Amino acid sequence: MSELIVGLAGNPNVGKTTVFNRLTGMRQHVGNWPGKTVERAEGHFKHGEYEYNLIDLPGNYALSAHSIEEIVSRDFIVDDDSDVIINVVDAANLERNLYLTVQMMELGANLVLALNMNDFAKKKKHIIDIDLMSELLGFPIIEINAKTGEGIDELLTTVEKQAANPIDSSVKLSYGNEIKGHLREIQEVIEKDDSLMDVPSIWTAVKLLEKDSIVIEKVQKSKYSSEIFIESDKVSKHLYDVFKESPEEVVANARYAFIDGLMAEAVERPAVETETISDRIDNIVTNRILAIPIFFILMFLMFEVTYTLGEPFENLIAQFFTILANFAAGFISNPYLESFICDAVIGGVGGVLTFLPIIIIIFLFLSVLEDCGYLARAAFTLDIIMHKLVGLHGKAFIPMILGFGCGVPAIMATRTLENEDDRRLAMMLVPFMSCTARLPIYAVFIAAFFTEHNGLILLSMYVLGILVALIVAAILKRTMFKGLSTPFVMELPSYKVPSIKGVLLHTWEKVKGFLRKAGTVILVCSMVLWALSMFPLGVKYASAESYLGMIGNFIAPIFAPLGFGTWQATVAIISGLAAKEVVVATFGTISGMEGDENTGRMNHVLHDLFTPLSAYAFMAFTLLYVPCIGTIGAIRHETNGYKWALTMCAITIVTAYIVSFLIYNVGLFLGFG
Ligand SMILES: Nc1nc2c(ncn2[C@@H]2O[C@H](COP(=O)(O)OP(=O)(O)OP(=O)(O)O)[C@@H](O)[C@H]2O)c(=O)[nH]1
Ligand SMILES: [Mg+2]
Repeated sequence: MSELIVGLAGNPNVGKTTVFNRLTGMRQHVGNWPGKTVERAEGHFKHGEYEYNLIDLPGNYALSAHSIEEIVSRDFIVDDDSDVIINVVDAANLERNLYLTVQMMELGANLVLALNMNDFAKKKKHIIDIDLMSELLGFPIIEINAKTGEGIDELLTTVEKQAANPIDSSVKLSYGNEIKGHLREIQEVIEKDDSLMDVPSIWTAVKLLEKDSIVIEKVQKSKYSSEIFIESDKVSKHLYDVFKESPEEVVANARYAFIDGLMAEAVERPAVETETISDRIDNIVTNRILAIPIFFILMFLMFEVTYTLGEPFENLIAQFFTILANFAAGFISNPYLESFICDAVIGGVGGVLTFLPIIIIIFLFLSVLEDCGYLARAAFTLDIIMHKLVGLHGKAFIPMILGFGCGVPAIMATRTLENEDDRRLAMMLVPFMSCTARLPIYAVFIAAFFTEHNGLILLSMYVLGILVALIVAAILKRTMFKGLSTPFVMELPSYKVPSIKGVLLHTWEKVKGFLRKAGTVILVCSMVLWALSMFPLGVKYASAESYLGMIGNFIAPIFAPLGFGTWQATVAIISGLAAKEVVVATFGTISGMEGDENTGRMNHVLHDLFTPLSAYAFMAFTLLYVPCIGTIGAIRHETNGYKWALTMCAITIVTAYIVSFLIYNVGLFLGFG
């Protein structure tokens, strides 16, 4: 068996990961918005006599040195010994997609083009002459449908042929005589140095004109460096004199000219583009006036439906745990063991698991919204109003909206932001978005205090998170991150009917994560909390005299101005640092399970500790304060250090304190106490 190393490259949201998952049987994240894959994923499979090592690369529009993902992709093409690069292309947006193809040709990549999304191209009445185009480009083009698997087998056979006879795809590139001649002048000096010839000289020449920092650094090491720089400076100056444009623009225009020529030869398009259903829906959904109300109505409906559907199941699970606790209590004679099983395990972990149904339903909703393409529009919608106000890029909202699911992938998704400052700013904001781990907290408090307006109160938490994030962004943008954002036009993916399998898979992955947490972090925390509530020996379980009570009482005065200066609330907040669900597990452990029905018992305890107003302030605090360890770790990892992780912790704590203080005190003033 021979081994083949194959990379999947292309623009964002063209179906690369769909192809990858189909071939490898893996379950990398597929979704309908640009920029899902931020790290390369690797998978293995066999086809015929070949053993494939397939690498799913992040989506790119270009191969510049501006953003991490672009560097990841081009390093792969340059450094790794890949045999073939499959360039997945959206047939309905061929022109834009080919811009990347052309840059891979500059790199001389051994390419096979996989023409995907043909269903959309057909709807737009684009007719592509595949044979002609393949001849013009100099490498094979295969029509595929990543979703159904059509053409995939042919794609693989072609890849195998191409691996046996690799080509230098830079050969067929032509940038017009003027530019070609000048590039040639630079190329000749470059070609003197063998150490620079691991990539085609045209790539190095073009990148020098584009002032690519990484290529410049590499050339500096060459013994011909001064000669090369003199030549490229000379050409840059000359191009400017001739075209009155910067060399970067000249190069970009040359690429587009090549693509235009290609399109004119090989693609037939209607004179007036037909308006697709997607366009028609967008006219309404992203309409200046309607967009925001539609966004909130959709969110509100989502929460209402979640509650209505989830509640009966929630009660069932709660009853199950009560029966289980009573059953266990009847069996176990040792009072300590009984308390451990009933209070720590069933009270703590069971208390959190009760909310599994609403978590599943919310995840289902989010997955559908994501896969159909609405989530990307929601980001766009918020962009319309906030760009000027906050000075933050529309693209930054995608990670933020992802934060509704979980902070960790949301932090990873900030990689799509080109400007480092924008990226760090987005990382500071993601923790304010209400992730699903906060849901059990809201659920418990809403059940205890706000049953009449459950959907509305829940919506208000999400909106509070967004509002606070925007205000904090506006402040940070004027103090810490003064740099200008790079302008960027956000492109919208076309609407797609989400596949049931995809949605179920997404939901299951997330639910699995939640269950895993219940069995690990939440269980361990519940056990520690139980032990601290039990000892020193002889005190009443979970009383102020227990160790837990003593620790809580020591810190509680800090929270008194926010309306919840009790030791129980304090301990819940501290233990919530491990995972936000643990806040609920804490109340569960403290209130125990014996006797009363689960939620009833917890309600009782909560009513002793909170008023509706202080409960709301507490919910706001748990929404906004330091996110879980996982998110802090993700920021540390993404920024290579503790500085930004700690900055984020400081920002979130201060913000949470101020906001909760305002809610409680303004509330008191208005007579809500
Ligand atoms: N209609 C249609 N949809 C497709 C086709 N191929 C993929 N999709 C859908 O397109 C969306 C994007 O697919 P992904 O595989 O995540 O795209 P990607 O290229 O990996 O995107 P990034 O990771 O963001 O770069 C998903 O909703 C897929 O289900 C196709 O041929 N036709
Ligand atoms: Mg992908």
